[in-house]
Amino acid sequence: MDQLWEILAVVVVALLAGVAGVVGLVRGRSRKAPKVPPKTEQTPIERPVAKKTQYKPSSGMRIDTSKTAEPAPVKKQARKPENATQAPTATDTADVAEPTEPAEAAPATGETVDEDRPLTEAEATQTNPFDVEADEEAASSTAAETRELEKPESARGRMVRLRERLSRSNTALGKGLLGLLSGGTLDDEAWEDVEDTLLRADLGVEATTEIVGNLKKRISVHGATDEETVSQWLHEELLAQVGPDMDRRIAASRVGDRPAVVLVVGVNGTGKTTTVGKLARVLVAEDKDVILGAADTFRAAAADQLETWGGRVGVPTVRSDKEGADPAAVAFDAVKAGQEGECDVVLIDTAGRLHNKVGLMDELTKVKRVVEKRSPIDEVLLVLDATTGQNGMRQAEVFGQAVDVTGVVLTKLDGTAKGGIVVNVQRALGVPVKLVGLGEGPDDLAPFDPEAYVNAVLD
Ligand SMILES: Nc1nc2c(ncn2[C@@H]2O[C@H](COP(=O)(O)OP(=O)(O)OP(=O)(O)O)[C@@H](O)[C@H]2O)c(=O)[nH]1
Repeated sequence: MDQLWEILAVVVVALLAGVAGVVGLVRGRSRKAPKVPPKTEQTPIERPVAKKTQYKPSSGMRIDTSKTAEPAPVKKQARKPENATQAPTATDTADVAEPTEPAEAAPATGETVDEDRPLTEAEATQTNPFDVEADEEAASSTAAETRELEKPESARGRMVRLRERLSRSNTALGKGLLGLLSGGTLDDEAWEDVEDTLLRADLGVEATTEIVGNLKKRISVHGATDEETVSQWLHEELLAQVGPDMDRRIAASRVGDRPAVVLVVGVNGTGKTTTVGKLARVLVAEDKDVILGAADTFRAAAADQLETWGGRVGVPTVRSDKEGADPAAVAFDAVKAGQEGECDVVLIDTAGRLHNKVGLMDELTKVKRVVEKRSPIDEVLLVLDATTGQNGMRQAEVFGQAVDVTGVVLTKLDGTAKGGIVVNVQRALGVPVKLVGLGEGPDDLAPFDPEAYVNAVLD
């Protein structure tokens, strides 16, 4: 019995020891494994960041703040043809007194024109898409209160001022030639130098060869090489190359009972939009009623730029607010507005840059065809940058093939000694240089005057 109690006591003690051991083990574990991880250096938490938009407003971009929740006040249309049945185009939706039938065929500004269909009767007589009178009324009560219109310089005055600028950039040509020609004996080397000087001034090979040939002949016949005589001969030869008898008038007066239509073309950056703006000023100075068409819908800011030019001298601009709108439709609407507003001249700015050259030429020919459904085009002015040399000559040829260029505007002649391009481009295209750009100022565009030009170059 005593033995049995001893065995029982040993078992109980062993059990108690086991339980105590298990409890100790559990406690120990829980101390060793903390629930919160030890604070090490914290890794930054990556949050998905909203991707920033790449939108950057261009410097010429205009934010239209005129849109309100209220319907726009309805303006009375000033001159509405009695038989007008078409809805107004996009340019004049705020100008309509009462709703009209929706247009079926009218090319709203910015909408694509199906140029292959003939004009409907309604289209030919449709409502004025750009109400010049209403616009003038509005302008006089708002803009004119705060801003006075500028008075552009007359064409006569600017020629005198700009002659000096042309002379400054081209003196090297005149001085160089005179120096060479009146320097005594003219051997082959000296004649080569004369040729090089003329070629460097971008006169082109043909004109250079002719000038040199004629001068050689004169010198051998008369034997004179004094500066005064040579200067006179050079003047005559250059003038003959420039073509003093070419018709350099701009078609900017009404033709019968319609305005003249002028299309302005050229590659981007040559100064097209600027030229349209400057030309509008020249014409305003001559008391012409001008309207502008912003058919450069490829570059968003071009229409704003043109509108600003026009606004400064009180000339309205027909434009589309849709980027990439159909330029032919805008041009068509501008001509229609010019006709209905009884303007003297419609000036249409076109795009100079497209995805490729073929696209640009196709677009231009389309603009031309669509405009011609409404009115003949009286003038196609090609704007060329005088500083681009042979590149400009190639552009002239490409444009010449696509549209019937009737005149050239040579811009940036103030910044180049390559005044000879006047001769070169006239030969290549067979049309006269009609205007020259001689600076960035608003009145730095002048009619091209061959005599003044040659004087400036040889002064
Ligand atoms: N020095 C000088 N700069 C000129 C003359 N004509 C234009 N420019 C400048 O040339 C730049 C381009 O003129 P734009 O009228 O915008 O050229 P654009 O051909 O309409 O160009 P896109 O609209 O891009 O097709 C502007 O900075 C003008 O001020 C000029 O006769 N002399």
